[in-house]
Amino acid sequence: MNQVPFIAVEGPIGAGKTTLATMLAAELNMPVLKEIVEENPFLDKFYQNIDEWSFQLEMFFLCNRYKQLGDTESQLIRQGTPVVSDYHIYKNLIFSERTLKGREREKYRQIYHVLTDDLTKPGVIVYIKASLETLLARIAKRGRSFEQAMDEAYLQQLIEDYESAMASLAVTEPQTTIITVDGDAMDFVAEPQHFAAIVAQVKERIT
Ligand SMILES: Nc1ncnc2c1ncn2[C@@H]1O[C@H](COP(=O)(O)OP(=O)(O)OP(=O)(O)O)[C@@H](O)[C@H]1O
Ligand SMILES: Nc1nc(=O)c2ncn([C@H]3C[C@H](O)[C@@H](CO)O3)c2[nH]1
Repeated sequence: MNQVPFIAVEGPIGAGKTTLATMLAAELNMPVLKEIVEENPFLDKFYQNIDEWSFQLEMFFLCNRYKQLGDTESQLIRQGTPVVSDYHIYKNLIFSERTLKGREREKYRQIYHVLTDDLTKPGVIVYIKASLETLLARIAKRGRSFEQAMDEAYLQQLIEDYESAMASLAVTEPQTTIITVDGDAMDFVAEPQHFAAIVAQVKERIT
């Protein structure tokens, strides 16, 4: 992996990425990089009409993440500071391949590669996989109003898209370690030993 540890927590919507990334950062004494959600002007509209708003939303996420990761690279990673992030830039492709169509999808793909190919990527991905039932329960518990009308088929599709994406990353980027956490069976919030097991796996890859 990279000399300076860079860990991304990934998984479908509501899997617990921000929760686990925050816990890992505290445990490993690293800064945490979090996605900004509340200031996103398109999410609300997107969930009401995906076809109408997907290009604006995907571009917004891409530009924000590009800026945030560029700053992280220059201000932290290149200065020798390890980082835990609650996302990996690759999620832009996972979502956009599902939400965009035709020429917009093709244009987005090109822009994605231009912006991100030379970014420093995480050496470790902690991938939280979870069932539709678990994700729906967590999304309901968190209670963001714009997510409550989310189509179950969209979420189920994303679960499958994440599975394929992680399997293909394992082949195309064998230098990246993927640690898979069973989010249905492992409750890292309520069970300290479950969290400790995840920490042990991460430590093994970064030391
Ligand atoms: N292991 C867990 N057990 C129970 N509740 C959890 C667990 N992990 C997260 N939660 C709760 O589930 C909700 C979603 O968690 P969180 O916001 O961390 O998910 P996320 O993957 O970052 O979501 P998003 O994809 O929207 O960014 C929160 O209310 C959080 O407190
Ligand atoms: N379409 C789309 N593309 C993305 O890159 C993306 N990243 C996150 N999200 C959605 C999931 C949560 O509702 C909310 C917070 O993660 O934003 C996304 N939606």
